[in-house]
Amino acid sequence: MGKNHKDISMAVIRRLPKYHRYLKDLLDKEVYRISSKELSAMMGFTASQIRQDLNNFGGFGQQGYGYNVEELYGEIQKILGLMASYNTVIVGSGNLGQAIANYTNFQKYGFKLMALFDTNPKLIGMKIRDVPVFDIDELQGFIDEKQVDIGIICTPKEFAQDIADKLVKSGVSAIWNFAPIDLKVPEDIIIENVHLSDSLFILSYLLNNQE
Ligand SMILES: NC(=O)c1ccc[n+]([C@@H]2O[C@H](COP(=O)([O-])OP(=O)(O)OC[C@H]3O[C@@H](n4cnc5c(N)ncnc54)[C@H](O)[C@@H]3O)[C@@H](O)[C@H]2O)c1
Repeated sequence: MGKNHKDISMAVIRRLPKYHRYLKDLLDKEVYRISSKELSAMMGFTASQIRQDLNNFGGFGQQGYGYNVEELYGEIQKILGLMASYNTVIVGSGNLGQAIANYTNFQKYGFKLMALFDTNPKLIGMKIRDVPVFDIDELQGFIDEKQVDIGIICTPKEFAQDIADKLVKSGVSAIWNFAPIDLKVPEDIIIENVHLSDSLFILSYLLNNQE
């Protein structure tokens, strides 16, 4: 038996999307069984790390057999909450907001984009992949009516805290924030920041500090 999900460390959880991705690739290639050594060679984690990580999720590994890819993939999907479905909205319908709206893969994992919002009259009334762009003034009523779970912030950083406050007040449970600012939200609101420039600057550091 695996651990209670609440007892699994965040460090392990942060590695799960990578397992999920590799296991999905294996299933697509019709590979149904894999050893921790083979997974290790593919993923760049040590075999012992993989065994430790996956031991959190019950008896999917068997001595001499390896892992049942399908079962493990299913369990990781469950733990990541990817069996559920979520209503989402994007606030800020510029370059990034539209790029996210146009990326159809999120929908496959249950993230349904219900609407985009903006202040720019040129964007309001448009549709991005059949999803309407509404005036920001309609945000609260819309979230309330459609039971939106996740707000995605793609506005310039100056407006991001105000948008976060509005999203929280309207009743979203989680915020996916792309603005380069650390937002303050109540403790019961889940927030995940994607600071693309942080990642780019690490790349720059590594580029400039090569052996
Ligand atoms: N585009 C990228 O690749 C990228 C990369 C890293 C970070 N970001 C961050 O993502 C955010 C969006 O970037 P972008 O390139 O899409 O900018 P953008 O200027 O193309 O789009 C921002 C949109 O937000 C709208 N907006 C402004 N104030 C608003 C408000 N109060 N309510 C609703 N909408 C409002 C604007 O009208 C505009 O359409 C920025 O914070 C940026 O720093 C973007």
